[in-house]
Amino acid sequence: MPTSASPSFTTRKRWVIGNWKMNPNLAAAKNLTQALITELSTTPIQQCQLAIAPTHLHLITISSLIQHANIPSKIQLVAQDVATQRHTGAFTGDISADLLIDAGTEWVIVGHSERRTLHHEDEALIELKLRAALDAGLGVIWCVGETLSERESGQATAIVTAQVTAHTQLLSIIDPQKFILAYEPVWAIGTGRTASPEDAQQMHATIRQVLSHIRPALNETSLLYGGSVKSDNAGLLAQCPDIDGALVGGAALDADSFLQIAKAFDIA
Ligand SMILES: O=C(CO)COP(=O)(O)O
Repeated sequence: MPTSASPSFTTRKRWVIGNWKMNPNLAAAKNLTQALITELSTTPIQQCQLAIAPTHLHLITISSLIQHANIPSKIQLVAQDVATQRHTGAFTGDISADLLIDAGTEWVIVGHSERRTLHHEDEALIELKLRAALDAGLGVIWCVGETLSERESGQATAIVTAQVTAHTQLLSIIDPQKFILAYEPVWAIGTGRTASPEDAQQMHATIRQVLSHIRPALNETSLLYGGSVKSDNAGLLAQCPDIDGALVGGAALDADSFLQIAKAFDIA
């Protein structure tokens, strides 16, 4: 069992969050949501909060399905991106945090490696997005992670620490209830190559120490692992003391595999 940076008792929440990326069309997104609701109405997940992140276009429809679902614990709704500008205005193509809230969204993913790489989002832009989201009242699922060359050259810890400490000022005032951090090594995303439970645990323990050092209240931050999480590797990840859940891409597109991952994390 990997070593822990955590106290033996914790109030940290467990989360399993499906990032659907630019995948299901509207019919498939509705079917996937309905399949989750149907399964959860008979087999509830109790210790682990579930959330899904459809494309912006589908948020209102999926929000309505979730709101009307008769299940013990509501599935929370996550957006995949947010504008740096909080309010309405002349920002063609952008979607503000206020508009996301209007559509029923409670959380937003910020700093995902696909945004960092494909859209050249740097720490300054990520900070603007984090602040815009938090100012509006959204929670943030903030992603960090190193590339393969950074890991192979022994820089993984330094890179991830730098990604977190770039926002020390914000972290010193952030509402811990509105903050989830996801460690997603870039080389593990969509590759089928997941980090070993030992490596993932070690990085999570480091992140927890960095956060606690910035502010003791952040010791209770939920830290999620992301990167090729599947039903067959979730069990071992869930046993790591500093891994509080998973941010799931490909395996979240199938209701059964997503719920199997959720069940692996559905432990007290
Ligand atoms: O990027 C991810 C979640 O945000 C992980 O994607 P995969 O689970 O497909 O590797």
